[in-house]
Amino acid sequence: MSEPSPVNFGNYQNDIYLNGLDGHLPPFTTDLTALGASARERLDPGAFGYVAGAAGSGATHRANREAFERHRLVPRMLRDATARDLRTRVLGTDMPAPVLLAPVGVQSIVHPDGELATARAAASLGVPMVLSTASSYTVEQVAEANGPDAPRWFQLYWPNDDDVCLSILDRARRAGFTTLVVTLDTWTLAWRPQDLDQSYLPFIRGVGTAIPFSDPAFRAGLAQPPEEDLIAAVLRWVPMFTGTDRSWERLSFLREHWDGPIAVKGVQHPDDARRAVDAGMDGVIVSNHGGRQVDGAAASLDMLPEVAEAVGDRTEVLFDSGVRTGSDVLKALALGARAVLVGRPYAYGLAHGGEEGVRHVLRSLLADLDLTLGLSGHRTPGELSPDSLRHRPS
Ligand SMILES: Cc1cc2nc3c(=O)[nH]c(=O)nc-3n(C[C@H](O)[C@H](O)[C@H](O)COP(=O)(O)O)c2cc1C
Ligand SMILES: O=C(O)C(=O)c1ccccc1
Repeated sequence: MSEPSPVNFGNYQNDIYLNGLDGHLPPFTTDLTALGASARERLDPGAFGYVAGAAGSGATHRANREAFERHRLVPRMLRDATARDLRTRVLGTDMPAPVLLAPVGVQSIVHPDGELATARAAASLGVPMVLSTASSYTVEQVAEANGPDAPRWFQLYWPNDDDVCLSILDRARRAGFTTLVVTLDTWTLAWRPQDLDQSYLPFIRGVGTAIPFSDPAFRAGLAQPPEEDLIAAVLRWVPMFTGTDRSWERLSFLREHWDGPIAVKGVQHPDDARRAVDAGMDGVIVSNHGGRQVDGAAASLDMLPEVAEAVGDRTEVLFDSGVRTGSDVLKALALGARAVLVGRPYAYGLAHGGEEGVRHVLRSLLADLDLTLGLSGHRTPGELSPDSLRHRPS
């Protein structure tokens, strides 16, 4: 069989200019740093605050962007970078570019099609989605929308009831989710003023609980099914997934019961990355949850080089928190990430236009990435290194 050829993501630029000849503009802005402002006008304040919000004073949320601003690319010239190949293999998954959709819970609060729309948009471009445990739709529904050939990973909020945990993992595996992403940094929700000030917490109303509420093992532990006693079901689920007794040793349970690759998400310190490798994890995702958990935590990008240095030759290092543009992706790759995940930008795309909105955001990001890679003098993501960057003079 011949190798599939690389996708020319930069063509989206041509498409937009050519459509302009017929009087058609892009569905909404191509500036992904401006999406939050326009999403604010489309969403009700509770939903907007939930997506845009951060922990505490927002210091870490701002630091994530500031770290990207501080690093600058140093383009190289005359290197024949006209034909690029962005294809990347991460944790056994072939992807057309080093970009995945980060797990974002309760997507139905921004658009009724929620994760189904995201799954369709992701599949149309071959970009892997990471489905959150806090999905508005079940793993089976999302898998169907995503289709038989699309790559998909499952993010686990680790239930502290082992039967429920195993049942959810089994369903995810059967539904074709190949890689497990275990989120470590959100064993309880942080102090989030935007949500607190509006008393806005979707899953307390049973939104974003489709996976546990449809789960036979979870339902078996309820006196009444969730459809009859929502409050009791919520009160059982919330403490179950904000488990309290986790330790590195217990990762062996997941290692034993998941036969595909596992990555831990929310690693910041290089010693934690080492522990993850020692626990048999195949990947670490350097992330501060988009500044939504520890206010005052280091910018995720600033921790990436240390983590890559500590474990980059023993495990695959991925990155998220603050990625908005093609050049941001390049900076994270240069500092040691194999691929990046994006969160809020596609959630805003979903708010703007469902499946089409997510597709527009992804095509914009990938076109920008492709063009900026080439204009910086590179043909493949693997060519980037710390030497591709300089610190902005202060
Ligand atoms: C609205 C929202 C919901 C999120 N839900 C989850 C979740 O269910 N599971 C998880 O591991 N991370 C969750 N995250 C964190 C993202 O996976 C990711 O780490 C973060 O959004 C990356 O930062 P960015 O938004 O700056 O790209 C969520 C983020 C947002 C904005
Ligand atoms: O809001 C979040 O950041 C998040 O991770 C989450 C946690 C639980 C349910 C939904 C989303």
